[in-house]
Amino acid sequence: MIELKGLTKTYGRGSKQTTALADLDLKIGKGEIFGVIGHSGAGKSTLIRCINLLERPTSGEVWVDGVNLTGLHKTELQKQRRKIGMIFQHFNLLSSATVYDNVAFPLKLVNTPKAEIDRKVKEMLTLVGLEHHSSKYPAQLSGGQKQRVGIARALASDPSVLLCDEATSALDPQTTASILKLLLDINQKYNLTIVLITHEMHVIQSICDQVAVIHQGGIVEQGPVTDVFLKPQHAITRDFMQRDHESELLLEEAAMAHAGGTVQQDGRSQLVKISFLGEKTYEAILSRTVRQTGVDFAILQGTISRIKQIPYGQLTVRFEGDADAISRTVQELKEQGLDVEVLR
Ligand SMILES: Nc1ncnc2c1ncn2[C@@H]1O[C@H](COP(=O)(O)OP(=O)(O)OP(=O)(O)O)[C@@H](O)[C@H]1O
Repeated sequence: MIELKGLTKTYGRGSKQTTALADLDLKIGKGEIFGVIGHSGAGKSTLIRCINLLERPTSGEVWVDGVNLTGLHKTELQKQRRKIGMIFQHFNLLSSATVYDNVAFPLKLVNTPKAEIDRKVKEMLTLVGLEHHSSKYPAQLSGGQKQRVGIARALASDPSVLLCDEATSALDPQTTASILKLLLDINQKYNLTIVLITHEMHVIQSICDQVAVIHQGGIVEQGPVTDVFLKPQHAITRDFMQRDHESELLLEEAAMAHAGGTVQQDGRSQLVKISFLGEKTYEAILSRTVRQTGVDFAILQGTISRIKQIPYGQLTVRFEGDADAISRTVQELKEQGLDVEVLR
């Protein structure tokens, strides 16, 4: 539904030239919540602004709903752009207009009949929970409420795509959670495709189906969030996953402290990372398995959380026991559908 083909964007000229996007390809499916994560300067804003041609790519094509936007003339492009809503980090509301008029603005621009505007604005304000704030001005609203106005305005034209440019970066954690929940509800209610850019992994974890990691203007890793989250391949992705450096250090300490490493060499101790996904998170697979194989284990690190609505767990444990029994344990856990990575 969205396809970027060989997208390149350079700013400036000569020695001052910066390549923000370098021959980037990306496909985003209908109804997906697709997150793009990257560090500052990676090219996220340029990428999202190229999808509605707020930024003109230097070369490459942008396809949305089967239409090559890069090949369109101005009036036709304006028409196609109405299918693509956008919300911004700093909301971009008209400060001199009421909440109602902010949401009505894109509809007035295309001469929508007054009664239709009224119906649509009321519907959108109810959707975002601001039906009782329609005569207020942006300055009288909290950050979360301002973003809700932004969402209502973006959805007023019935778009098929919503672009979110760091939409929660200016908000506190609780407000961020409520805006993300609203985006998820909207995605499910209207089957709206949502593309969001962020530098925060927890945003991706909360609502995205798919994620792409952008670095120096290119995609370095991409896939379902469950895959990328549990088994990050690229160093940049792993960097985003290192949520807790302190616990990594503790893990290192715990591994080192165990008999100075000598037990490891004769195969009586092994450090493994076990990942559980979905219903398996709640099953007693580990305890059942070690009871059968006679292996002991110490838990060195653990997380249980959710990726979107899917529960997952990740445990780092040290198995102790006979070398054969340990390898049988690892094998058995894999056969039970767990992901087991032998660390050392
Ligand atoms: N208008 C511009 N003129 C010149 N260079 C630009 C312009 N906009 C972006 N760049 C450069 O392009 C590169 C990518 O910038 P971009 O804003 O897309 O990255 P980003 O990942 O969104 O970063 P941030 O998270 O800091 O917003 C950077 O090197 C940036 O300095």
